[in-house]
Amino acid sequence: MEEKKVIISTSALTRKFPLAGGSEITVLNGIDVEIEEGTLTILKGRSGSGKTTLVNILSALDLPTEGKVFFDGKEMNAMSEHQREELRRYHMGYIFQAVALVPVMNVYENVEFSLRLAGYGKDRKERVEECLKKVGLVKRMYHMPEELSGGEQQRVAIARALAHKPKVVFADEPTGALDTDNGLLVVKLFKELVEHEGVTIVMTTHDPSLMELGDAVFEIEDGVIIGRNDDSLRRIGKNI
Ligand SMILES: Nc1ncnc2c1ncn2[C@@H]1O[C@H](COP(=O)(O)OP(=O)(O)OP(=O)(O)O)[C@@H](O)[C@H]1O
Repeated sequence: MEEKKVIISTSALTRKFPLAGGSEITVLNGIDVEIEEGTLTILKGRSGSGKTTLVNILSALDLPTEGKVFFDGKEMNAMSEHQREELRRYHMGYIFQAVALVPVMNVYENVEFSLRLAGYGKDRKERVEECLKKVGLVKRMYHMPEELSGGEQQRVAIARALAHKPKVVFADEPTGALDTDNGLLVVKLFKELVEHEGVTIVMTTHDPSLMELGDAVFEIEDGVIIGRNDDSLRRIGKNI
C-alpha cells in the first residue's frame, strides 16, 4: 500500500484547563497521533474522554498547553492568530453535532454563503450544485432547512463544509443527533468523499458500530490514546 502523507500530527500533546480555586484539570495527557491525507480518521471514546478537546486542537480552534501540533509540517503554536484564522478559513471545514444551518436561508444559500466567507470568488453556483449533488440533495436546493429531515440537514452541512475545498473536514459527533440508519449513511458518505474527492475527514464518535468504516481509528480514554487501528489492520481487514 502506498505511503500517505501525514497532514496533521501531534507530539506529547497535553491540554489542561484551570479550575476555580486555582487547581487545574488535565483533559489530554501526552497525545501522539498522525492523521494521513485522504483518510477517514475516527476518534472514538466515551463521553468525557477528551475527543472534543482533541478535535478543537487538531482543527486550530484551540492550542495545547504543552506539546506540539503540526499542520502540514508547520507547528500551530508558532503561527500567529491571523495565520491560524487563515488555516481555519481556507483549509479546514467544520461539521457539528447540532446542525447549524442558517434557518432563513434555503439550502443553496446556506452552501453559497460559506463559499463567500471563504473568499471563493468565481463559479460559486457550479460549485454549490456540485457539492449538493455529492450529498444527493440537488433536488432540495431551494428548500428551507426546516423542510428537511435531520439526516438531510446534516448532509447540507456536509456540502457546506466541503464546498470551499478544504484539506481537512472535522466532524464532532456528526451522527450524535441522528438515528442509526441516518448515522450510517453520513459515515458512508464521508467514506465516499474521502475516496473520490481526496479530502481528509476527522470525526469523533462513541458509536462502536461505525468504527469499521474508518481508515484509521484512535481510541481515547481519560485523555490518553489507548488503542489505534490504522494501516496494518486496514490491510488485514481488506483481505478478509
Ligand atoms: N474548558 C474546560 N474547563 C474545564 N474542563 C473542561 C473544559 N473543557 C472540557 N473539560 C473537561 O474535559 C473532559 C473532556 O471533555 P470533552 O468535551 O473533550 O470530552 P468528549 O470525549 O468530547 O465528550 P462527549 O462525547 O460527551 O462530547 C470533560 O471531563 C470536561 O468536563
